[in-house]
Amino acid sequence: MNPLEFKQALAEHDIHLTDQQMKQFHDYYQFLVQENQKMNLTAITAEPEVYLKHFYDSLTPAFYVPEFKDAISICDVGAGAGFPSLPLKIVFPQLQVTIIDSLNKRIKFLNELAQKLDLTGVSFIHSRAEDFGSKRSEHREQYDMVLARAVARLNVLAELCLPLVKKGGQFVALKASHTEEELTDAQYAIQKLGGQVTQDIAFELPETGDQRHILVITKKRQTPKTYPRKAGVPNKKPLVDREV
Ligand SMILES: C[S@@+](CC[C@H](N)C(=O)[O-])C[C@H]1O[C@@H](n2cnc3c(N)ncnc32)[C@H](O)[C@@H]1O
Repeated sequence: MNPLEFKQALAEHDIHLTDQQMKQFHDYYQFLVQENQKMNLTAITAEPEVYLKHFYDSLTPAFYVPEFKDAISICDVGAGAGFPSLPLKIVFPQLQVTIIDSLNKRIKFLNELAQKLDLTGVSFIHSRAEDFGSKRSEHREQYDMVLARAVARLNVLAELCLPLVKKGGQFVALKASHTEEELTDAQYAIQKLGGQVTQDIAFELPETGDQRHILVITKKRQTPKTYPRKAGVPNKKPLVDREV
């Protein structure tokens, strides 16, 4: 998918990019491949692949998750090179975005990238998500929507992300492969953390037909203060891989 095809594909979802937004994606791509030579940011570097598998893929919650249009504050857990939150921020500049990653060099890259692209209203946090959402954290239960793409299995992700979601908000997991087994493994954790799976959206990427899933977990109740556990603390009552 070249940049023009990207623009046309978004128009099919009623998203009409301005020249300035097209330039922001162009500059994003250039800076990503440049910095990727110095640090490990992505295995995908060819321009058409980056536009399809990073940029377009990151925007899919805006196409398929109805609650996305009402979200004001979003948090991206384990953003890596900025996916999915920075493509979303370019397209929806009014979003308040918080990005968390446990690797400082990626946070530094993202900070520089945001300056290059003139993005405002983005906070970059170098932290492990389990500390960021800990029981004394001011960030707990603060976000309309928490997103994560390619970070961990769903049972682990639920424990990292659900404490950050406001009651009534959503945790959105972007997954490549089939999620039925993952979902079964994660049901106990999701329920314990105050969530409920409200949508399991399956679709294919254009051109390649690659399978994608978006799981939407709505926060129905507050997460108990006991979650998430501190990193490294042995699980007395594991949520992970526990039978439902
Ligand atoms: C495979 S990369 C995926 C990056 C990006 N979301 C994407 O889709 O391309 C996973 C990222 O999650 C970060 N990460 C892993 N565990 C984390 C945790 N517990 N808290 C915060 N970041 C974490 C890693 O540093 C890495 O940048």
